[in-house]
Amino acid sequence: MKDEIRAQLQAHNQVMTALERDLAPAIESAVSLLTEALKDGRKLIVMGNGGSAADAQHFVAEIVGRFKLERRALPAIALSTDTSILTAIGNDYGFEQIFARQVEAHVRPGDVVVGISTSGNSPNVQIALEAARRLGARTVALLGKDGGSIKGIAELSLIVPSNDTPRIQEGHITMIHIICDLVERGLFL
Ligand SMILES: O=C(CO)[C@@H](O)[C@H](O)[C@H](O)[C@H](O)COP(=O)(O)O
Ligand SMILES: [Zn+2]
Repeated sequence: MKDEIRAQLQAHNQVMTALERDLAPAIESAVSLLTEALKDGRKLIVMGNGGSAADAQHFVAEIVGRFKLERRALPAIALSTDTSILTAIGNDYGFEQIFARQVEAHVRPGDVVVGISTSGNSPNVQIALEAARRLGARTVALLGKDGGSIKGIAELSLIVPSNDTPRIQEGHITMIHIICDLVERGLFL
């Protein structure tokens, strides 16, 4: 069992090394995009399924609450938190519409919409990013594997180079923490 544990930790470290080698420019673009939008009074909207729903909520909590600095609250919404909305839209329009309908409700031009999907193939995230673009939002996708069908839909795609969903999620939350840190420092230091 120890060998398996070590193998998984090594796989995690390989993902971190690949992020350091290849993803810094894309992370910097995401930081600039979000910093400028929040400076202009726009908001952040984040969505994903399963573990990525948790990541979406984690991201939004850092922005609305705080990351490390004492500063004013910033506007951000996770689309996975309201069970009444999720069950009503899912029941009446279908699971694929659960995020797109909320995007339609909340997104204004210049807002930043982030979709998180390890496969890059979740239809509800894809349809919502397409709706966000139509509404004039800036769109970012946190993806894995080959980027799936969502790659190319968002204006900026950050693809974790792994085929293993948990390792991809670990890459996503690492990038989210870096983005929160640099956005906060960019706005308030
Ligand atoms: O957390 C995990 C696996 O680590 C799961 O809950 C996982 O997020 C779910 O299977 C999701 O439905 C996968 O969706 P996606 O990342 O491919 O968009
Ligand atoms: Zn998980």
